[in-house]
Amino acid sequence: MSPLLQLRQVDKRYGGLHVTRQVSFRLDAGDRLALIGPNGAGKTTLVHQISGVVPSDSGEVWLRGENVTRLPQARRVRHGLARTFQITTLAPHLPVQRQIEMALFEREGLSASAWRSVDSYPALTAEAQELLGRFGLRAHAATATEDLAYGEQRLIEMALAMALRPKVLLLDEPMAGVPKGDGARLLSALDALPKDLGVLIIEHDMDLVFRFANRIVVLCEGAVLAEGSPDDIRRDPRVRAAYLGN
Ligand SMILES: Nc1ncnc2c1ncn2[C@@H]1O[C@H](COP(=O)(O)OP(=O)(O)OP(=O)(O)O)[C@@H](O)[C@H]1O
Repeated sequence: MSPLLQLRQVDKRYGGLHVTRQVSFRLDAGDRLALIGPNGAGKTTLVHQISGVVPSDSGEVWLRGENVTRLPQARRVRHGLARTFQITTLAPHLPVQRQIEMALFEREGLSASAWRSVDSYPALTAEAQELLGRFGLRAHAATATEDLAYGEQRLIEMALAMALRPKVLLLDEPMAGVPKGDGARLLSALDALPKDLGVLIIEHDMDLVFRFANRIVVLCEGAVLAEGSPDDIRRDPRVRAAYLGN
């Protein structure tokens, strides 16, 4: 079976800076793949290359058997790829449920003007409420996003990505800036993601990485330093020297 996502020798330079170097790996249905590495290793750039925010200089990105290397972001989303962003990009004044409904409208190709009569699409309203429930946000349906705690805003980002019904979900540092006390809710949301979804996560919180991932790719100076199971990676002397420490 073809992988859900496959990178083949993907490369990116910014001027003289070689940011990602011949990166190859695959992601299959049900995978929980963590991309880890020191600051500036190229992790976010690589996720941008996968999602189409940044074009690759060379190499290929394949999504569910199709070469999407030259396709724009929106086409990749339609092909089953969704992502959350490291920086919260939510419309702050909108009530939470409206945000989700907006994402559902976009997925269904409904126009912005139709959105004014959002209440005449009961199936989408019901789906939005189901998503809110799944992420433990139902009590906040009518709350403006800006009034929620940061950890809850990260949950909305995840719900928005899942509203697109992706096959592959890219999570860019879901724990960044989340106070320790709110971490448990995010962890259980991660655990509750559909089992057959392929998840690629960038995360600096190693407790989360080693608890969540079934495979880990270590990026160092733009290149893959190591790839393997969490146990392989924990024991790998090169990874310990470059990133994990002793
Ligand atoms: N648009 C850009 N123009 C020039 N250089 C860039 C650009 N984006 C990233 N870089 C550089 O590329 C390198 C890799 O950055 P990137 O953000 O991908 O690393 P990262 O592994 O995600 O780091 P962190 O863990 O700190 O988020 C860095 O040296 C960064 O300064």
